[in-house]
Amino acid sequence: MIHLESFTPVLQLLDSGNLVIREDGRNTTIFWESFDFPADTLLPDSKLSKLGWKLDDGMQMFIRSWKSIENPSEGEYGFSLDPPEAPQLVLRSGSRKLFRWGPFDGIRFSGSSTLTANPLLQTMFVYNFKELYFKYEILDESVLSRIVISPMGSVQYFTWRVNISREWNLVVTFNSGPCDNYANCGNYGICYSLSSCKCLSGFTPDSPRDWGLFSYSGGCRRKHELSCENIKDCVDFYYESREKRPTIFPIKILSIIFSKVALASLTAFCSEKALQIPIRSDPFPLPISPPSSSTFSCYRNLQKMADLEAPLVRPKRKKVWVDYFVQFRWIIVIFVVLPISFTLYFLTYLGDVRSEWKSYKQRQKEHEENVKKVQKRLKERNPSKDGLVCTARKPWIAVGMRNVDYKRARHFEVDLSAFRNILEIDQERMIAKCEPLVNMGQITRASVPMNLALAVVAELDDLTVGGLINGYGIEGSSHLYGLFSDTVVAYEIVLADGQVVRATKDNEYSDLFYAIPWSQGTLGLLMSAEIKLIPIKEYMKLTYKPVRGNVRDLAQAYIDSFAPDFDDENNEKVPDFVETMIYNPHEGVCMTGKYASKEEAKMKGNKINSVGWWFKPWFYQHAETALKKGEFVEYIPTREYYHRHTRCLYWEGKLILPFGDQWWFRFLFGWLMPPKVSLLKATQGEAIRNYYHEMHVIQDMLVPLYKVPDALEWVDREMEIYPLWLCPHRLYKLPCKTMIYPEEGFEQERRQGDTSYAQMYTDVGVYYTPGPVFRGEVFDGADAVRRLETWLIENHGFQPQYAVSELDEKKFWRMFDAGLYEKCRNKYGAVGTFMSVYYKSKKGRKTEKEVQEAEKAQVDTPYAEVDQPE
Ligand SMILES: NC(=O)C1=CN([C@@H]2O[C@H](COP(=O)(O)OP(=O)(O)OC[C@H]3O[C@@H](n4cnc5c(N)ncnc54)[C@H](OP(=O)(O)O)[C@@H]3O)[C@@H](O)[C@H]2O)C=CC1
Ligand SMILES: C=C(/C=C/[C@@H](C)[C@H]1CC[C@H]2C3=CC=C4C[C@@H](O)CC[C@]4(C)[C@H]3CC[C@]12C)C(C)C
Repeated sequence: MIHLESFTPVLQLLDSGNLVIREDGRNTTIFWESFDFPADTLLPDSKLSKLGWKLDDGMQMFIRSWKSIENPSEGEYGFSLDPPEAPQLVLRSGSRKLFRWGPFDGIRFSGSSTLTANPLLQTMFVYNFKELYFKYEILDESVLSRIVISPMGSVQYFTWRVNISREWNLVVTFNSGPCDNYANCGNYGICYSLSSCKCLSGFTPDSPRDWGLFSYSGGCRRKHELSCENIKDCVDFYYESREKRPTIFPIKILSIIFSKVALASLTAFCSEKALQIPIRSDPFPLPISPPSSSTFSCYRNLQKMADLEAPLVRPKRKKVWVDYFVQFRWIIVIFVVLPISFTLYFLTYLGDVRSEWKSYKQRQKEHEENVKKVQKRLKERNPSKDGLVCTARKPWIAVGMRNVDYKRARHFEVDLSAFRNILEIDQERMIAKCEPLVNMGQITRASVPMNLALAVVAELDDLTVGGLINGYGIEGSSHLYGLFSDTVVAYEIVLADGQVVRATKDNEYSDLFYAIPWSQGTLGLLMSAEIKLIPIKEYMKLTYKPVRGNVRDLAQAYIDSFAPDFDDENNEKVPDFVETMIYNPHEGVCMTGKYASKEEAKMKGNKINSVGWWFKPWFYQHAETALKKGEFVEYIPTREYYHRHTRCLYWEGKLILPFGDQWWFRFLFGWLMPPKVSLLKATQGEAIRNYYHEMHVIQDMLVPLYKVPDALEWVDREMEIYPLWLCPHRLYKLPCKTMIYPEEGFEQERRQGDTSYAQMYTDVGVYYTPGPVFRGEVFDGADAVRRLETWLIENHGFQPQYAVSELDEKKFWRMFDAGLYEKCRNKYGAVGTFMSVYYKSKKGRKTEKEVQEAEKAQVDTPYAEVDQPE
């Protein structure tokens, strides 16, 4: 209390610039200070200006705009932190709320893409018993900064770079996004963009009609009323950094944060390790930076609890003997698979060397003789007695996951095992002519020393040219060149009647040329392919960039890492190679590569990393280190880079050999790696095979680039599989509609990554044990795959057919277009000779009866019955 009779006020300008009123003669109590009234500017030093509340007297500290640029008296707009129980930054005109950033959820201001931490700017929310305020800090001392509210109501962030600009530069205007508009999506609505709101999970639009008319302000209501018996029911938490949290947020997150009682209940139901959110009752500053992944998993659980439709906890599953078999499979792998693998790799290598010793002429001569044998073999077939035709390659030798039951039922085999030579590397035409069993390891061994490579080199050494063309092939360069089959300029095919034809995009067989990819060898037998070569350099300069946020942020970071704006082809920033690995729902590493010469790589200060050496860490784990050490760049010998995922089969190797990544194993036995996929398949038996179908997922989702955020969300919700592999690929608009094709009218949308002639897609590689299986819960793999396939159909996505499919025939032909394929099957006599592509993809042992039905169906052209997409 001030005793006025003894109080002599003094107005003093302190060295700090603070104008204060204090008692004369004493230096202690300050009764008024100008820093509490920061006019229109918020400075990074919170001693100078604050946005928030003094808790003892309820005083609010805010900034207010000037009347006009020349007139510093109080203007129309105020920028403040509102109110202490649900702090969000609000811009007001008079008493009307115009924009908001928040609410603050204990971690950051939800929904703000600008008000988030970055390496230079750290935004913070400070709470102690005296004050509650927002502050920001600049971590680089050479940068001065200020946040200003302009007379027109823009909240602007300026910097002054001491040694560079010497003037104030406007860096960002915070109230630029439509989601910042106050109550844009109403209660319980999440804002994505001006024209897109979503309800929180567990909620539904209050007026579907209004929402249908893009008027979202009515918000959402609960689908089911909650009983607030326990905290689980009361807590609806939806943590998304880019999405704007609802205006009325259904929990008092702050009361939870600040209430020890609630905290105790919350802690009890979040598993011990999941809940380490910065909830403390003592005074603490909460940095607005990405929380740990364990925090998020707690949040995610909370969010799931809100969704009453989804069962929160799946029932536990009892372990059965096959679980132990899978767990201890490494014993067979170490003592049987690895030694035989190594021997086989060595023998294959000798075979390749032998092939290389032969001249191209000799190889071509042998090729022609072998083609004649194939023609003869086809002519030997008695259609009324023999089964339908497929290659004699044993199902377990092929890399794919599908059951290949058609090779276990009656069929007519054609042996193509002699077709394993590179017939020519034509440096003038920049074409490699390869037989179908040439594999990726073999082709890179031959071409890379010439500074040449196939435009798309699939990563696993054992993948074959024939399989990648007739099936599906992709690599980190596919954002430039498309899929493996898109890089082929000519096919040599033996048709059903034994005729050999050369199909190119502009000869009489152009329809066949376009129909071959994805046809799984059901139009004819591929004898050779002429494939595009590109010039390369000795090293790949690879940048590893860690990214953080929610799955949508990660997806956007991936998109931004490589995708130029529509048709911006000369964009220097487009890398030669692109790949992103998502390690958990909140962290990923985006990798971009550029070819580099050996001179560049060996320049002083550059780091060369030969990732191919047997003792080196597995590539996916090496990339993950970027999450700890931050962005880094290194040079990898190009061939080693191409095959970076071979040694650990992406990350599948971790399950097969759990200690294979330990340093002692790598040094002692790493040279025996990788186990050959074919030998793993040969030794897995029916039980492990079924286990992989039921308790594991190996699937690729090919989705339009702009749908990657949705796809990641879907996988996270339905499967909880990590790491995920993201690899972009062009999907060309061809002169005719092939089995897979871009979305109609995509060019008009002018989306990031698209061009007028190709839509950018992404392979979301989903390989690993799903979260529920790790937790010992029930998981229905077949059902999950069925839902994945349905999701793909609904989102114009595609599923490569090397994987297990649960689609029925009708749905199969909804995913893929049958038009050209059907036409070619009839035109080139494949019907009744080759199996149908659906028949090959379908799981389930084929009985003789099924085979006969399938043969009959060949004649009846099954896709004719396919109904139109709904
Ligand atoms: N990075 C990537 O792109 C990766 C791709 N994969 C997948 O692996 C598969 C490739 O495995 P791979 O073992 O090489 O191939 P496969 O032996 O599995 O062959 C795949 C399909 O192509 C057909 N085919 C192969 N050669 C010929 C030919 N000469 N003439 C006609 N048809 C032929 C096969 O027919 P048939 O059944 O009659 O033998 C089969 O339907 C790809 O389809 C791909 O989806 C896997 C990992 C990575
Ligand atoms: C499609 C891509 C990559 C896919 C790989 C991750 C998988 C391709 C084939 C997969 C496997 C085949 C057979 C197996 C035997 C089983 O007993 C264990 C699992 C596995 C080794 C399995 C592992 C994953 C694959 C190698 C591209 C596009 C990235």
